[in-house]
Amino acid sequence: MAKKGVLLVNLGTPDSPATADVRKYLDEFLMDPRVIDVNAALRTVLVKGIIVPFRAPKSAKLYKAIWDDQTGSPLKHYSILQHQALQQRLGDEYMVELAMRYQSPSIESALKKLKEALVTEIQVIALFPQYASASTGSVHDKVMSLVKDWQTIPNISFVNSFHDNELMIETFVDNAAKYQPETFDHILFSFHGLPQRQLKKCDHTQNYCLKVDGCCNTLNDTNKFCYSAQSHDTARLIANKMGLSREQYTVCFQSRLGNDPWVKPYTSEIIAELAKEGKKRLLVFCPAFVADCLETVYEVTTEYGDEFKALGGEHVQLVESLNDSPKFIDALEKMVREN
Ligand SMILES: C=CC1=C(C)c2cc3[nH]c(cc4nc(cc5[nH]c(cc1n2)c(C)c5CCC(=O)O)C(CCC(=O)O)=C4C)c(C)c3C=C
Ligand SMILES: [Fe+2]
Ligand SMILES: [Fe+2]
Repeated sequence: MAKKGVLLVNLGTPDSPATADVRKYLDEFLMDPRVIDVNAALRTVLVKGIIVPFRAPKSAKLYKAIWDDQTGSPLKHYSILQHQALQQRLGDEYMVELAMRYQSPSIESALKKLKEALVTEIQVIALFPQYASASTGSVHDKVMSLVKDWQTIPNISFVNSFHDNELMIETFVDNAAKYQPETFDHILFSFHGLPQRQLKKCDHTQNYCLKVDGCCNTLNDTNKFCYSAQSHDTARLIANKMGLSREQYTVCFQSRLGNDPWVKPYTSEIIAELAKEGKKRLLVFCPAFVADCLETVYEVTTEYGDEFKALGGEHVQLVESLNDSPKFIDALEKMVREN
């Protein structure tokens, strides 16, 4: 019997932590017009002439620090576990394929397998809880550009975002429980950053985002696709489930690139402020990621941990990502079955 297809797509990671592989990865990633969203000539000069040559050797050192001898990149390792667990849950009725937006396995090769199996439909799940053109949008763009040339195009559906998915929220809360959140001085929800320019582009009114005070603090009909507003919503849902008051947590954004303004407040500035206020122990959630990766394992634990300690703080504790926790696999299974 023909199966239903599911395509899970995460961002991607270098094939190895060698500088040449990191260069290849950064080159493909940053030449994506949805990521560095300037005109093609300027993007080429910036990416190939400046960012990649300088960043690749530095990033390679960071990747070496998080690379596991047996399992390699955490992002890929957990993506593979998520793929296997979801396939097992969904059984023979479904064919689940895993792809990475950049590097391997490619979206092209995963779609080819689904096409050859003559699946009756394809559900595309970009593994980013909050929608951004640079992440989810780019995955959808790539899938559409490949499928448009097929003779027979099956039913295709896209999950735009799942920032408020109840089982996902519960998984983050469960993961935090073992650290006894009440023993920390403050809780951070640190999301991946995004250039402010890209937030404004998503505002179809051009009158709301970053123009109205506290534009992202509530999710409404105008900002329902805004990455920052969805991030605030995810944080609020986790905080409410944990019974936190508004003063006990801060939403912030990490990993800036370049000199343009990115979504604020920046995690590094918040960490410095908290250290100045005498806070000693921070518990950090990274709810923009479904799998631990460079941005969580290295940036939060090592970089922000060192920064905080240098300013008088004592400990930064990362709450691990969703990874292959059974409840997150429940969330994915429910998403597929109820679509
Ligand atoms: C959560 C979704 C992500 C968005 C949105 C996003 C936007 C974005 N990222 C960069 C630049 C870099 N990101 C890097 C790593 C990285 N980014 C995400 C996710 C999102 N990025 C993940 C999951 C990872 C980790 C990958 C891994 O292998 O572990 C990097 C590479 C690392 C480094 O060199 O520091 C860069 C560069 C931009 C410019 C951008 C939006 C415009
Ligand atoms: Fe990124
Ligand atoms: Fe906004």
